[in-house]
Amino acid sequence: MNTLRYPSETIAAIATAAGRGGVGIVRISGQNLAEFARQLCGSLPSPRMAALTSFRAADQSPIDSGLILYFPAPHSFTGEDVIELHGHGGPIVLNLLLRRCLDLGARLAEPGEFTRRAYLNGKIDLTQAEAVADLIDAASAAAARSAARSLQGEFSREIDELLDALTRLQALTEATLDFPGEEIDFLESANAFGQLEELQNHLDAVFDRARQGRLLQEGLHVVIVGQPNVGKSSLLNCLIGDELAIVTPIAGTTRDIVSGTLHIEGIPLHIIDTAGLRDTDDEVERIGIDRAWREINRADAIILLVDSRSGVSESDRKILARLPQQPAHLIIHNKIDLVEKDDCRAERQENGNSVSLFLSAQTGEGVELLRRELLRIAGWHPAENVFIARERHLQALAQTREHLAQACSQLPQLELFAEELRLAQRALASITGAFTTDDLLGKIFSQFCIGK
Ligand SMILES: Nc1nc2c(c(=O)[nH]1)N(C=O)[C@@H](CNc1ccc(C(=O)N[C@@H](CCC(=O)O)C(=O)O)cc1)CN2
Ligand SMILES: Nc1nc2c(ncn2[C@@H]2O[C@H](COP(=O)(O)OP(=O)(O)OP(=O)(O)O)[C@@H](O)[C@H]2O)c(=O)[nH]1
Ligand SMILES: [Mg+2]
Repeated sequence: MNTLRYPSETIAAIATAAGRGGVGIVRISGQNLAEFARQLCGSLPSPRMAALTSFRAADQSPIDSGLILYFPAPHSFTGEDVIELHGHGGPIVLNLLLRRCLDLGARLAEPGEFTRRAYLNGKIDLTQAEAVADLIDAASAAAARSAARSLQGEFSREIDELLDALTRLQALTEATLDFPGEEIDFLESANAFGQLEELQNHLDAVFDRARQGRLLQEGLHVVIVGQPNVGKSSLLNCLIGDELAIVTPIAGTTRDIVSGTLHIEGIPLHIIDTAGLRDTDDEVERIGIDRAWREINRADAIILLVDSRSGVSESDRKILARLPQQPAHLIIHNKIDLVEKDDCRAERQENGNSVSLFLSAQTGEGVELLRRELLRIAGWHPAENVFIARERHLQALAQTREHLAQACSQLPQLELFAEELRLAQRALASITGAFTTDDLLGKIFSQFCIGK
């Protein structure tokens, strides 16, 4: 891995977004590019110097006049020879340019293939490749900033530092294994335990930053459940600020799942409205209720909505009893505009795994508190140094943490201690790309857009 893999097929794709734009780019990476340039416009320009030229069809008729850029290997995005054709940004003209490249022998690039080659040629590591996709997909400025931080290698550097520390500890352990009988003294004199503790603290800090990054990228799935007519759809509409779901005084209005996304401090909150939960003979409504339970079981947070006029009723308790223990529950008392001010318009209440809040989806009173509460549940704390991360990274960090904890508990059995350190190292290294399977690479790069 991470060695230049020549010869590789020449690939081409439109690198700019579909549709009309001022300028559009066709990118070619691979070999034999001098011949491509000769056929397309006469000759290769000087390396990394934009040259104005005329792109020509096979019969020499002009396709477009534009700029050509040549990046000789290995100093290019992919690490291979790269040519960029900067034409006018119309879909027909760009497709003509692309077709011409394919006729000259290039193959259409698969989604993510340019970035995949950059990774395979050691230009970027796996977290940086993922950051490229995350930067393009970023739904908020905060997410874009943290993806840019990962792209510039900040996340990778932290992982590499952790790997260095882990390797030092491993070396120490291996050396100690050569002195049977004196293990503990040896480890103590080298402060192995201190090193391990420091490593664990550093890992925790990285985990926290990565968790914030995953939140920024993937957001929080919040499902609203409750009996019919308590105002679930009204709450969704109120949070999103749009009439997404149908609201009527008729119980059983919502059948299908309705969802929308709002951003708070850059965090995407995916709010999911569901069919009111009740026993019903109506086939359609029953299917809707099944869907509601499916959403409940994969949510990051659950809002149980109740009518403040009745409070948490017997039927609500039945729903509560069926909810999974994790994730956190919010019990929201809606329609406070319909009750006397001092009656049950209480403050936020906390009770074990659940928090109660009081609001009106109709007037909006109390909804700001709910937004804050959702951020709190998400575990978001505004920080400047977040780097983008994915579930995959968090799992690997969690595994590393687990193996380090195991390592501690194995002492003084040094062989077992060493084995746990090796497993920790493996988990950690999978983040930036050592020890990755082709399956994983396929999965990561296939999620890119074409031309990237
Ligand atoms: N026209 C154009 N704009 C683009 C890209 C591109 O491929 N083409 N990029 C595509 O994502 C991004 C920029 N990323 C790039 C990353 C590396 C290299 C590159 O040539 N690297 C060489 C030389 C480095 C240097 O000059 O310092 C290298 O790494 O060796 C180019 C673009 C965004 N803008
Ligand atoms: N006064 C008042 N009425 C509300 C409030 N929230 C919702 N309503 C009304 O309650 C009725 C039911 O609202 P919906 O949002 O459709 O309730 P739902 O929980 O989605 O109902 P189903 O989809 O049938 O399960 C509508 O007439 C809403 O206008 C509120 O905060 N105050
Ligand atoms: Mg509804």
